[in-house]
Amino acid sequence: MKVTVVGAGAVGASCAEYIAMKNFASEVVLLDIKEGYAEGKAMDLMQTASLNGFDTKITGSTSDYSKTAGSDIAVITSGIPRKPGMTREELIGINAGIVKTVATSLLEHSPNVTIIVVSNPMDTMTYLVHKATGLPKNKIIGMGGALDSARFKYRLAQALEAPISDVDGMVIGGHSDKGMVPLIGHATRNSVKVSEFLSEDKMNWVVEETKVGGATLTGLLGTSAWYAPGAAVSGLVQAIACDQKKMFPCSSLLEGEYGLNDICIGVPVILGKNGIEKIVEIELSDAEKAKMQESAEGVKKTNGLLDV
Ligand SMILES: NC(=O)C1=CN([C@@H]2O[C@H](COP(=O)(O)OP(=O)(O)OC[C@H]3O[C@@H](n4cnc5c(N)ncnc54)[C@H](O)[C@@H]3O)[C@@H](O)[C@H]2O)C=CC1
Ligand SMILES: O=C([O-])CC(=O)C(=O)O
Repeated sequence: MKVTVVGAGAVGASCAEYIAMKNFASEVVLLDIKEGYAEGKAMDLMQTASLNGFDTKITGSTSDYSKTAGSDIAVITSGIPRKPGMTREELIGINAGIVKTVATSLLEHSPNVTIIVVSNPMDTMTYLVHKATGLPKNKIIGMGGALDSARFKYRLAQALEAPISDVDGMVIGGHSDKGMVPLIGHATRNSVKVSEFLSEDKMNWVVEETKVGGATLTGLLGTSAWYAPGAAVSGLVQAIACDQKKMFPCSSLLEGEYGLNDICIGVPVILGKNGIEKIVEIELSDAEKAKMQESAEGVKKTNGLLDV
């Protein structure tokens, strides 16, 4: 199993590290445009192999896509991150050009690749990869909901004063400060709805903190987060590489599901060796449906800025 990670920055390196630590891939190629940078990150990571006990071979490449040839899965993390006070949508001007070039270069050397899009604004970048590559829709996956759901569970555990392993919950919708739809009505503590334990105010706090999860970290760090993003990507890569049939909310091209068309947005999907093997349509309340609709309008507005 060969995995390429384009962009050897904070998120790309974290992805490579978590993938290697899980020891399921034979090879990870890191690629960046900064001369020597991906090679340096790869060498540093390889020097953790004997310490951390993995056999995955990590190599680096400066802009040489022939090194990525025959990749089964490629992760696109190249592009700029936001700074405090910015929205993810503001990154489109620079990141769209980068993501389009990277996706077409990947495909030239790996025609059967499955692409996981991370660069922001992620839902729009995922849509752009569809338009730019023409790959079948099961092979293009946007990572956002897996991360947002992890942040949702973190806040749920805090509010419940419970261990994270006790809680379950999912975030669908667009990966944006306003567009996320944390499904608080479906969230549980050991199969019991969290509304049995939490006041309306506490549940609202959980929802609002989840939605601004990325912005909160950007404010604290001066750039956006990388540990949880890298871990979330590694979970998606592993589900595909190991044909796990695991369910994650991912940005997926919709053709009528959830009443939406011609849009990539976060919905629950089953990930296995064929990428997105199924889009799962869950029953939403009227309020949740309205939030999903509003979220989709936001994503479509950003898609409208693309030159496709
Ligand atoms: N979808 C999600 O949940 C998340 C998305 N992100 C997004 O991921 C992206 C990367 O974030 P960071 O790693 O923190 O940024 P970073 O600045 O640390 O790394 C980005 C890397 O991309 C490289 N790059 C730029 N143009 C390139 C090209 N044409 N080809 C190859 N490499 C190129 C840069 O040299 C840099 O090393 C940002 O757009 C950020 O907003 C970050 C966290 C979570
Ligand atoms: O907040 C950002 O800009 C990066 C990101 O998508 C996240 O961490 O959720």
